[in-house]
Amino acid sequence: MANSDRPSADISHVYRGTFIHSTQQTALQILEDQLLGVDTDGKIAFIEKGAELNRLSQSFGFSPSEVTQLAQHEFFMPGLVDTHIHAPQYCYAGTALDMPLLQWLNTYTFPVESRFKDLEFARRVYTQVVQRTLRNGTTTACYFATIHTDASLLLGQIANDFGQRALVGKVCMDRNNCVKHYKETNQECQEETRRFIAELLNKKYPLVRPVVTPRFAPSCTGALLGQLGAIAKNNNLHIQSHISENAEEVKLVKELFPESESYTDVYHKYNLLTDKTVMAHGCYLSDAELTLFRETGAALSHCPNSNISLCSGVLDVRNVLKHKVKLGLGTDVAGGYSASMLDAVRRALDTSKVLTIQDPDHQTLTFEEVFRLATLGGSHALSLDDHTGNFEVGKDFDALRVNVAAADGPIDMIQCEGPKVILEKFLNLGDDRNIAEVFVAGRKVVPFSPSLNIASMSVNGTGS
Ligand SMILES: O=c1[nH]c(=O)c2nc[nH]c2[nH]1
Ligand SMILES: [Zn+2]
Repeated sequence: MANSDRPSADISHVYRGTFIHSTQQTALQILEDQLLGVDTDGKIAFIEKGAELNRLSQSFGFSPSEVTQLAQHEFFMPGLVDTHIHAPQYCYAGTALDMPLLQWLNTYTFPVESRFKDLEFARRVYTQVVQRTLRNGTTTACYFATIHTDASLLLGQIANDFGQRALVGKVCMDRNNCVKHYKETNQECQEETRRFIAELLNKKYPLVRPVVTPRFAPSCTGALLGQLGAIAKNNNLHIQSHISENAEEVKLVKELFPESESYTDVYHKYNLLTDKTVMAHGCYLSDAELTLFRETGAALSHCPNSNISLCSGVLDVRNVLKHKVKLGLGTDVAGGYSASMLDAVRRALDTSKVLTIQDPDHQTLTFEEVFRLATLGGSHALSLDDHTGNFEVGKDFDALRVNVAAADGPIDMIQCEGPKVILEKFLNLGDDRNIAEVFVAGRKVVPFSPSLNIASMSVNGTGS
């Protein structure tokens, strides 16, 4: 690139075809016959009309013959952002959905999570959950691990190896009256959280970051919540937890923290509500609590499969949006039984329709709005929207190459359809067979690279 008139970016790939994404102004923007260039740092260098090919090829120094042309039933969309998923719980996903939250935690979750002290077991489960989510188009995942520091570090390493963008949290809990061996002392929690953060940052993985993770208020003493708030503040880190998921839990928090005005106030008091906080659920938040979310810049993760599967509650997303609280979608594996964000999209639409059945004046979410929640909304909720979430120039190229007419796929294309119909069909009917390729920061991460030696990493040796 000797020509001084040229932009500085070196282009590694150029794609031509339909691009569908969201912007702040519009839930669905369909860009047909566009050229998108990815630079050698994996960032979007340009996205412009196909008719500009000659000018762009000269100005960015690529040959028109190198452009990858999408087929008729293909389009690119931004990668899906799972704002809340428990990686260890993937091993029992699809089972154990017969109890409400607090009993479910004591009966299934804590005994299973305590097994992640065993690093070989952790490696098998974590490899599978990263593979499964990537194949289903999750380019960014905000993970809870377990209380075990080394296994949590291993999750970060596996996400990095496979090229997934991830926030990874070592779970903190110094209170557990039911499964007494699955907790730490307050001092262990602090020391191990500091070690986790230092060791993960020290790895310098480009796309993997630590997130401070108090499990939820009932599992933590006030002292621990305060210490974690301080650790997050001093290191400018993300924070994740759960809030107001189930009525019995809300009542328990009132009993455990009688001095606080509300569940939200508990976290606020301990400096855990910041513009880098994401809280799962929020089904029972009052308008005053939503206002506090808005004022602090904290976000919510809507996990509709989990809310229904554990009979927890129903989040009124329309009301959350009215309060201008940042909002993304989460699978919440394994309270949610599916690791696919496409399922989260469908359950979010179903949940909104249930609210409309109960109250015909309720304004049902549109598929365009839910598409935005699953992509740009999620990146905003995780405060990663400067890097990912849509196809703006300067952001990383995190994308799915979708083929709605994939051979042996789940969608029959009866007639030629426009891109909006094709997207709607994919969101409602599609699965991983329609996701031909997945890119994170410009790197093709699906299909998996043979150099990852996937068969040896997985439980059953099949790599899937
Ligand atoms: O859905 C949930 N899954 C969990 O693991 C959990 N822990 C506290 N609260 C929780 N809710
Ligand atoms: Zn959860």
